[in-house]
Amino acid sequence: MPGRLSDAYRNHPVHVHVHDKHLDFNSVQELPDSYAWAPLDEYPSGDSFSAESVPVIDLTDPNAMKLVGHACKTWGAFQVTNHGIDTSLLDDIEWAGRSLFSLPVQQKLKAARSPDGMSGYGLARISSFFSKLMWSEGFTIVGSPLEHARQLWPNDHSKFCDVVEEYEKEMKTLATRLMWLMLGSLGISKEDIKWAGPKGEFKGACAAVQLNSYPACPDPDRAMGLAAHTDSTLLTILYQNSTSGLQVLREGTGWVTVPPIPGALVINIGDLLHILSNGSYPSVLHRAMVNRTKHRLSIAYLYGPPNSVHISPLSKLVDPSHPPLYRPITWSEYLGTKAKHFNKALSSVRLCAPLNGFIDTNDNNSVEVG
Ligand SMILES: C=C1C[C@]23C[C@@]1(O)CC[C@H]2[C@@]12CCC[C@@](C)(C(=O)O1)[C@H]2[C@@H]3C(=O)O
Ligand SMILES: O=C(O)CCC(=O)C(=O)O
Ligand SMILES: [Fe+2]
Repeated sequence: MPGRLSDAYRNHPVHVHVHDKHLDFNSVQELPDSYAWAPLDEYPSGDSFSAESVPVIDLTDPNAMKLVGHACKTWGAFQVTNHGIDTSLLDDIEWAGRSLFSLPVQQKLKAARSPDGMSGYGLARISSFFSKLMWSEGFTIVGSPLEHARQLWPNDHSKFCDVVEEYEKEMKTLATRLMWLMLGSLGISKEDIKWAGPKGEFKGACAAVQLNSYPACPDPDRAMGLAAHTDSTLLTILYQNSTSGLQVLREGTGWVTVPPIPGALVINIGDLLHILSNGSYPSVLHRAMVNRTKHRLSIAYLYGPPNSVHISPLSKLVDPSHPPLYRPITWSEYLGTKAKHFNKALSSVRLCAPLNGFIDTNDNNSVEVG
């Protein structure tokens, strides 16, 4: 019997002492030292001298599959328009995020994520790898939001729950469509992936919704919203409000900002699709910066395989000149590995040494744990 996805952290609890460390961001006039990161110069900011930006793909374009494949290979990320998600649902999920984060800290802490749990309110899981704190707060939802929503709003949680459930349903449909665009452009079809099911609907796929809040920050150049990481997913669908902050790392260029486009969604490749594609698609390193005057909100839909499935390089993508680069692993097992090794998790499941170097970040400000 495969365990539940939410059991992933049972052996890797994260002890960020949320009660001691949690800050009422709105009451702070000056950046506390515990939030002041060393100069962030490990990669240059590509923004000032690069005309390059993450591709924007209209999903109704007859060439969409080819464009998606090219974006996945070269960037590991892209934005989509005409994706079929109503603007009103995006407004509603933004409303849900705002309602939650504008609650008093003590109220939010009633739904705090437990050290070995997956869902609830708290600091980013990856906080434990850094000596400095991130200027953000998050709320993770896996499946039904009811239990935590009741703790936050004992008598008034039904609209929040309805919106989140509708969002999960619509995102699941979009994620399935994106999976086939991404896989199709590698020459993979339904017959090549047993766990996709006869209709290719990826029945039993697991997902988490992550609401991220980045309050306005008195010293944004020294603060970090969410430190550089790759997602452990197959793919992630990100909605960002009108305040920019998301950056992706482009080899040879540096950090490139992904500008918010009204109604568009950002898609990025996660570690498990990198494994499935036998290294063809890079899982992109990304981070979130903060703003001096504007509050930023983002909602990530983190999409992965069913619990029982071992992800390994697709056999169609393996031959004598392309040996399998990774050993099989379930999502839950991989989340445990990530909780232990963070940005070294992918190399820890790798079978062959990379040919020409591999971005393996262990930046300044990070600490070794485990
Ligand atoms: C399913 C998951 C992926 C995630 C950890 C989580 O259990 C739920 C939140 C996800 C998130 C969002 C912010 C960045 C990230 C690295 C983190 O700390 O929590 C990702 C995790 C991931 O993709 O590894
Ligand atoms: O807020 C953002 O733009 C990035 C969020 C993110 O990377 C995540 O939730 O995994
Ligand atoms: Fe992410």
